[in-house]
Amino acid sequence: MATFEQKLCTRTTLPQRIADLPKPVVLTNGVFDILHRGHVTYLAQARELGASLVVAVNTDASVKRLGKGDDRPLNTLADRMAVLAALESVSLVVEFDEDTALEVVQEARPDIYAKGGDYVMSAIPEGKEVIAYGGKAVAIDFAHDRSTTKLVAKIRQYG
Ligand SMILES: Nc1ncnc2c1ncn2[C@@H]1O[C@H](COP(=O)(O)OP(=O)(O)OP(=O)(O)O)[C@@H](O)[C@H]1O
Ligand SMILES: O=P(O)(O)O[C@@H]1O[C@H]([C@H](O)CO)[C@@H](O)[C@H](O)[C@@H]1O
Repeated sequence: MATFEQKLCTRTTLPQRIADLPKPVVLTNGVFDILHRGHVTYLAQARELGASLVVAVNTDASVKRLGKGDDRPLNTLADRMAVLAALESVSLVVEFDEDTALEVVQEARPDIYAKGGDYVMSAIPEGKEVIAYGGKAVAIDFAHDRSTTKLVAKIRQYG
């Protein structure tokens, strides 16, 4: 097993694994189906908001309920988590099967919660929760106009 896979974490061990991380801890969540320059730039920026970055990843069943498309996710949860774990900016990777990462935020109680600029923190359950307990919720503006959906369309057009 590659060393980076030691960053893979279960929900039950998440609180203890987080307790062992350098503080402040940043948490984000997402699907991260086909990783692109927007994702890795945003994850590096999220990591720079604190001293550690935890990424919560939607299970395949959770993605199906998000309505991104019947063909999504293209990459399995295991593959999406491994690719994220390989990033230098990422400290821990955990899965979640719920519709939102609210419960993960409640279990992890990160000091900082981050999403890309396509979200408004006061409008999403995770952001509201972190703000309610006195943490910071940060929406990071896109530095690169990329999306998995656009990449999939491009591949299908030239495939
Ligand atoms: N171009 C981008 N720049 C910065 N952050 C991004 C960008 N695209 C997505 N993000 C952020 O990355 C996280 C994962 O998003 P997601 O996996 O939905 O990416 P996506 O490329 O938009 O996928 P899809 O096209 O399937 O919706 C979210 O927090 C989102 O805000
Ligand atoms: O990769 P996405 O689509 O940006 O990630 C989603 O984020 C949602 C957000 O946290 C608002 O709740 C979340 O609900 C959803 O489960 C995906 O993680």
